[in-house]
Parts: sequence; C-alpha cells; structure tokens
Amino acid sequence: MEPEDYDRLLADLRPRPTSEVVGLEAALGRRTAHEVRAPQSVPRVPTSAMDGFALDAAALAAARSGGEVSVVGDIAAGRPYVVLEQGTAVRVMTGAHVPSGAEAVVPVEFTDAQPAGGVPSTIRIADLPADLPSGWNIRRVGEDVGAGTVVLAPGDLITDAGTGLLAMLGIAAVDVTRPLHVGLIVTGDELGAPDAVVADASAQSPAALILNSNLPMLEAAIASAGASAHTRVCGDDPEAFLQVLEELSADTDLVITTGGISQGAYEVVRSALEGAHSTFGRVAMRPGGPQGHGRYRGTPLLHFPGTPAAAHVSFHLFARTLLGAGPLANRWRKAVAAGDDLSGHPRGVSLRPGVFTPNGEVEAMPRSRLHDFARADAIIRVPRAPAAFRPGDVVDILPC
Ligand SMILES: Nc1nc2c(c(=O)[nH]1)N[C@H]1C(S)=C(S)[C@@H](COP(=O)(O)OP(=O)(O)OC[C@H]3O[C@@H](n4cnc5c(N)ncnc54)[C@H](O)[C@@H]3O)O[C@H]1N2
Ligand code: MOO
Repeated sequence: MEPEDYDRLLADLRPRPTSEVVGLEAALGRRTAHEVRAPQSVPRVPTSAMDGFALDAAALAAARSGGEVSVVGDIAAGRPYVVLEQGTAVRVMTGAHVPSGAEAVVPVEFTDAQPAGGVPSTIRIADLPADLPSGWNIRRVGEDVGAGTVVLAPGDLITDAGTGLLAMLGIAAVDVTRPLHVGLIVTGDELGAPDAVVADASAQSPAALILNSNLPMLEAAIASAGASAHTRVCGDDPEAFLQVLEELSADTDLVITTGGISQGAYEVVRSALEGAHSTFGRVAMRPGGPQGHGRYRGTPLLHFPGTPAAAHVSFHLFARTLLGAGPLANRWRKAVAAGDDLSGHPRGVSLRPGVFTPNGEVEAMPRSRLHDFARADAIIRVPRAPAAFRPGDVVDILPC
C-alpha cells in the first residue's frame, strides 16, 4: 500500500476539534473554527488610489481644453469629506474619501500644483491620457473585499497577513480551534533519557546504549503542529503499556506510540493491541514501513515504528493529517531536483531528506538517518523503481 492510500484509511480517526474565541493578538498560528465573512466592505467609501485632485466630468472637460480648474477643498486620508461643486476639483490624498460626483482622480504629477504645501486655488492639467476609464484612480466600495465575502475558510491557518486582514475588517476576536491534546507513549526497555550517562558499549546496562530521541522529537513535532503533548515512557511489558494507554487515552484526542510494532520478540504495542484495538501492517515506504492504527475506548491511535528516522517521517506523513493539515495526497508540493540522480527503490516509496539550494531547487542528502533529516528543509518523495529523477526534473516534497 502506498503512503497516500494508507493516509486515506486514517481519515476516520481525525479528532473533531472544539473551538474558542481569542483576540487578534493570540490568533497567530491558530486555525479558524468556522468561515469568516467580511462584516463590511473595504474600502468602505470610494477612496483615492493616488495623491492628486478629484474632478467631476465638467472640470475634466475644462482641463482638457487647457482651462484652469478651481480647487474647492482638501481631503487627507481619514479626514472629513468635502462636497465637490460642479466644474471644480478637490485635492485628495491616497486613501482619502473621494467626493461623490468625481469622475476621476488626476495624479498631482499631471498638474501644475506642488505635491506638498498648501492647497492651490486653481490647477491646470497637461497631457491627460485620451481615454480615461470612468473612475480613474478611484477605488470603488468593496473593491478589495466586498461585505459578506468569505475571507477565511474553516481550518485556515491565521498568518501574519491574516491578522492584518481581520484588523482591516474590524474583527477584533476570532473563533479558532482549541489545541488538540496528543498523548505520546514511547516504548522500549532499552531507552535511556537523553541526559543519561552514555556508558561504555561493553557495559551491561542497555539503557545507556540507546538514548530516547523519539520522545523529545515528537513532543516538539506535536507542539509545532499546534497541539499539546502529554508524554509517557513505557517498557516492553504489554500489561504496563495498557495501563499507561488507559490513563493517557482518557484525557487526550489522539495517542501516538513509537516502537514495538514489527516482527521482533518484544513487540509491546502490537501484542497489547493487535486484534482487539489496532491493526498493524506495512506501508510500501522507507523509512517508516511498519505502521499501525486503531482506537482505544474511542480515542484514535497511531502506531509508529521506533527507529527515529522512521518515527520522524511517520509524524510528518500521517500524524499531521490527523492534526488538521489535511490529507497527505494534498500536501505534496513541487520542487526542481538538483544534485545527483535519484533512483526509486524496488519495494516502495523512498522518503529522502532534502535541502533547498540557494536558487530554490531541492537536493537530496545521500542517506535517510535522523542525522540527515535534522538538517533537511523537506522530505522528498521518490516513487518506487523504475522511477528515477535527474537534476532539473520536478519532484514532490513535503516541507518539514
Ligand atoms: N524481521 C523484521 N524485522 C524488522 C522489520 C521487518 O519487517 N522484519 N522492519 C524493520 C523496520 S523497517 C523498522 S522501522 C523497525 C521497526 O520496529 P519497531 O517499531 O518494532 O521498533 P523497535 O524495535 O521498538 O525499535 C527499532 C529501533 O529503534 C530504536 N528506538 C525505539 N524507540 C526509540 C526511541 N524512543 N528513541 C531512540 N531510538 C529508539 C530501538 O532501540 C531499535 O533500535 O523494525 C525493523 N525490524
Ligand atoms: O521503517 Mo524502517 O527501517 O524502514 O526505518
């Protein structure tokens, strides 16, 4: 099974997020719970796109034939509106409310007026384009955003530009999804805490030989995905594992486990859950081939392999789908390959760490260890052999 097919199977496990209303200052990086519609138009009134003079049709005609036009007022952006009398002009600044009846705003450069200083009492205009479109340099009401337009869809990430957009529309608070609570159980009798003393390799203590990289790595990945992590470490005893899962699943929206799912003698996760709660199998991909998923008392479960590079890739491919990023099939982006030729593996999709070159192409690292992914900008998807890519070919990448 290809990674995207497996990912589709996981869709039913997606937790339903709840929502909360937050102020704009706390909205950055959150996702909208509902669509957001513009409560008002932008601009709200016709506004000038240029510093210049608003003229009605009669004044424009007079100016075209070389006549002087009287200037009857001055409007800066946000300042009170001035009535445009027939056959006259009003000085307007960019963003100013253009008086009704104005046919066009003529930029100051087309006139004999000085750009700065007081308002001239009259202006002359030279070299006006022959066919001025009606409303030249006047931004119509709702030209940027019409009242009622959907400006953000449900699930959209609120970015810095999105924050500005909401402020522009007078929206001070927004309904966003609450961070999901994700349980993480990292399994293996052999694991030592990252600060454990690394003993001599010949020593008897296994905990000193393999340090627990998956826990801090996936805790960080969960936080980067906007969720909160609740972590536990567990040995290879299935009963003890079930006890940890029982506790953790009661208060979490999703539980991720690592390790103990392949063909070995101490596959704790598999022996505790297979049949009753979870299914285990192999996805045609490397790293990360062994995978499992299920539910425990309703709480969705994802089971990742213990090998650190496999756990890393599994999170980006599959956990992100359940944490609101959308189906894997929709998340691949395109990039131009650089560096050496890339050949597919005969048994499945290869997921290779890739680094962006200064000119924006992507170059695969020679190997796919955690050490390589730690420096990568993206995961490159190399389909199964005989697929092969040469420099200049377009490849699928997942930013990570
Ligand atoms: N006979 C077979 N053996 C294996 C197969 C297979 O198909 N047949 N698949 C291999 C592949 S691919 C992978 S990936 C691993 C996955 O095995 P598990 O999920 O059961 O993981 P473990 O055996 O528990 O651990 C694998 C490896 O990773 C180390 N590990 C585990 N957790 C952590 C952690 N939190 N931090 C750092 N390192 C960790 C663990 O000590 C093992 O060395 O199975 C292959 N075998
Ligand atoms: O899933 Mo494994 O060895 O391919 O890392």
